[in-house]
Amino acid sequence: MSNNPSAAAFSALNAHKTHLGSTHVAELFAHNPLRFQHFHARLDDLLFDYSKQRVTQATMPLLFDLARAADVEGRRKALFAGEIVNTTEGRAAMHMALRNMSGKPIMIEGRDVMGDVAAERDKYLTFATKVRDGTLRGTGGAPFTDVVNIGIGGSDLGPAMAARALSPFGGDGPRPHFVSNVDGADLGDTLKTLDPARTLFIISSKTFTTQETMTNAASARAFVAKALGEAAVGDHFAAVSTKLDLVAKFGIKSDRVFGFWDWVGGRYSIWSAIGLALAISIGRENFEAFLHGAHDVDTHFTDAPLDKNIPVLMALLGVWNRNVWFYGSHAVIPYDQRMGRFSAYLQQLEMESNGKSVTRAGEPVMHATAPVIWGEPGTNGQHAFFQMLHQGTDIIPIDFMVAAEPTDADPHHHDLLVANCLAQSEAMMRGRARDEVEAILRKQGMSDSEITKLAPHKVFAGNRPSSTFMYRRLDPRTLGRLVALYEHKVFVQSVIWDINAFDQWGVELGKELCNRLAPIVSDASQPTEGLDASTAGLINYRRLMGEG
Ligand SMILES: O=P(O)(O)OC[C@H]1O[C@](O)(CO)[C@@H](O)[C@@H]1O
Repeated sequence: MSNNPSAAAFSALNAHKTHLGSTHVAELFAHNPLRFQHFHARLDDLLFDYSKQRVTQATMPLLFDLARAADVEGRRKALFAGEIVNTTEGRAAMHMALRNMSGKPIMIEGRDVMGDVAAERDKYLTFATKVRDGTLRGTGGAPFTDVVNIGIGGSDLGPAMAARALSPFGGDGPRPHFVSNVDGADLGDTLKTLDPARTLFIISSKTFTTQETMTNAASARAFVAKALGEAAVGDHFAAVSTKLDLVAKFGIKSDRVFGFWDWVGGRYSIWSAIGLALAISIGRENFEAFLHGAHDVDTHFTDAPLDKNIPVLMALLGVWNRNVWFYGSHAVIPYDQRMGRFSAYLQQLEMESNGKSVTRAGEPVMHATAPVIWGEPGTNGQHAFFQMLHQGTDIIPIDFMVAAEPTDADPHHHDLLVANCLAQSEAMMRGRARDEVEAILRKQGMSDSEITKLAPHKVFAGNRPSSTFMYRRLDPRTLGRLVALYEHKVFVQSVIWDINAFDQWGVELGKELCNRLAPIVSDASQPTEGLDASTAGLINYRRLMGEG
């Protein structure tokens, strides 16, 4: 008998799955007219409908038992109390302090951090306002028309995703750009479009050592120095980091350096000064509304009972799909073109946090952890990969999301967008059975032999699970809520899987090997002996091409 406290809860879920067998969700809807009422939760205008998941009223209590067995509530308390939940790095994970708008203290290691948080926030938001209103200008006196954030991972994806999602809220502020890849094409293509005299660069890096960011920062610095002179660098650069000593060495003026703290993980840092490019893009008030949205979710997460707690429900449904039904991937499909980077953002949030194989104690995990997260906005995805979602051999749970009203787009287009979103989730759930297909084909005048040939291709099994988020419109507050919901979902899943969601050792080996290979790659006289045959073969092949 296992001494894992969750084992009994998992066994009960597996037995329940057997009992459910091939029960079709469409039948559950047919038998229960209140199914929508039973399986949705709300946070003000934000609705989370999970009635199209493969669950019954018997499933949810078993999932709540699992949450209790894993001590989700106790671990949530420890998280919010600023305990060292990131044990391998000896840190708290207190990004919630950055959006704590309650006026209440938040203690980390025995100290209220709210004074420091508010002071730093005021510093970078004041800077953002001065860039937006033209008080701060470039060396030659021109206002900044363009702001380039140079960062990668958590120092890029959050502000890049949100600046795009919230672009209608920017007014006539400077245009935001995001450069992340060490591929020189990323910086090069961006610089081609910019006037150095009107461009502000923000170097965003928690550690201020990340190869990609430091390489791009040095090239951007050279670009400014070449165009405007070395003395101009100070006026055209700002930085965000926890390593203020390293920033000082780079030569950025101290009043343009914005800090944050070790207890903010990179992929949870959008709420800190890492959001500076976003704040410049959408303005102080909108940025604060974004923080308020996330704070609403923190309060909801700590206060709402498990059965009404949206991040808990998201997490438990994810565990049900991942560990009981064995679905290995999870699609996120926002019906919002401006949410085009949302799934990329969630890839880091979910997969860097929960893509782990050992428990907090370093033992092999008992269950599969993070699924593959991916997605594209609807309706585009419908004309690309939805074929596979509807009729492929793998079942892929989906999160749909859509605003009730457009932010600024044509209402007729928006009606069609909403109709598409609802139609897709309905089709995934209902499917179309063989007899229905045959009846349709017969009505179209097909012969029996034609029907026999074509019908199998037109059958949809349905029973493909999805949840749908609907909110009034995609504004800063809504986006803040959505991001924070996923953050807490990830935390709850990490508790159930008993893994540390806040470290990322899996990114280190590649970085280390790259540092070893970089001199061999760039200097053809360096020997390739000692490398594995494939790596050596590829380096030598490239060298040959260089000669040819
Ligand atoms: O902000 P930094 O220190 O440059 O790190 C960037 C990213 O690199 C990682 O450490 C690993 O890829 C991420 O966790 C982080 O968000």
